[in-house]
Amino acid sequence: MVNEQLSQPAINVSPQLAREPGRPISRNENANHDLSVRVRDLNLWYGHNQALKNINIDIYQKNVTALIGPSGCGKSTFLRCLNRMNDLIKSVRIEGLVEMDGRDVNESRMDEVALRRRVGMVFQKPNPFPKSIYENIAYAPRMHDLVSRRADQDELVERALRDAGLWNEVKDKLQEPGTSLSGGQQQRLCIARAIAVKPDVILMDEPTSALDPISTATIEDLMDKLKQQFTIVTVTHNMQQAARVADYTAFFHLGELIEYNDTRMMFSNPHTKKAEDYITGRYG
Ligand SMILES: Nc1ncnc2c1ncn2[C@@H]1O[C@H](COP(=O)(O)OP(=O)(O)OP(=O)(O)O)[C@@H](O)[C@H]1O
Repeated sequence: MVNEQLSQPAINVSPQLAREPGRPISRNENANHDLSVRVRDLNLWYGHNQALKNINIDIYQKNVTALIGPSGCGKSTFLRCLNRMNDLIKSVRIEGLVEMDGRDVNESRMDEVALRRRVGMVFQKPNPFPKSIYENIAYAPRMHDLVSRRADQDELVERALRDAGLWNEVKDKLQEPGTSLSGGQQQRLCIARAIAVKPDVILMDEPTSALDPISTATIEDLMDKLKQQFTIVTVTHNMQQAARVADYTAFFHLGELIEYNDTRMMFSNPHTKKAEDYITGRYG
């Protein structure tokens, strides 16, 4: 069950933690607190428009971290800082630190292709390649030299599709186009494609907003399973979804990170008026 953790009481509210930049106000002592991504004093401009203002956040391994906040507050921009997708936008200027494994992802020697292998991404609209179901999974691992023998490749495809909860639905039609699947299946295919290269982090930008409630529930259950292997950072406009799937929740407003907290605390006892107003639907 995805919301099992919400019924567990072990929360440590530490005034000291609250004062340390980047740390959540409250920590769930049952959660893993090994660092995955450390962000310090991150600022981003699109031309003259500053979209991210002095962001500090520690993202923990093998947890789900949800980014919430009103439209235009910088959630997707922040997500794209983690795999340098903003580099593709000409007007962007970035200052500050985004550190993984002790290395700044923005340093010029960082290989972007290798970074994007380590940090996979799933988008709002499922976007399978115009290839077979099998090739959607096998292509990237081959490109990254993760598999050479055909048997290894078959095994990897099966593993990724099983982990994405799709194997039983597609095992008899692996050579059919990925685009022939339903929307929810296509999104799980995209998740299988992302995990096939064994990333550390999976970024999800509103992964269920184009899906029906049943497909949404399937993806939420999947996120809960996948966090045993991967760190997940997800953008969502759906408060119930954040409450169901996320261990930690970060509330953004007008480019600032206003509150970062254990999800149960964020939804039961937000520390800032802005987060409370947003969560209770008073604006946003
Ligand atoms: N490619 C871009 N070029 C210029 N400005 C951009 C670009 N992408 C986003 N912005 C601006 O940056 C700010 C943050 O946008 P962003 O898409 O990150 O917000 P968001 O919180 O993800 O919004 P939404 O919930 O509506 O998706 C907005 O003012 C937006 O107009």
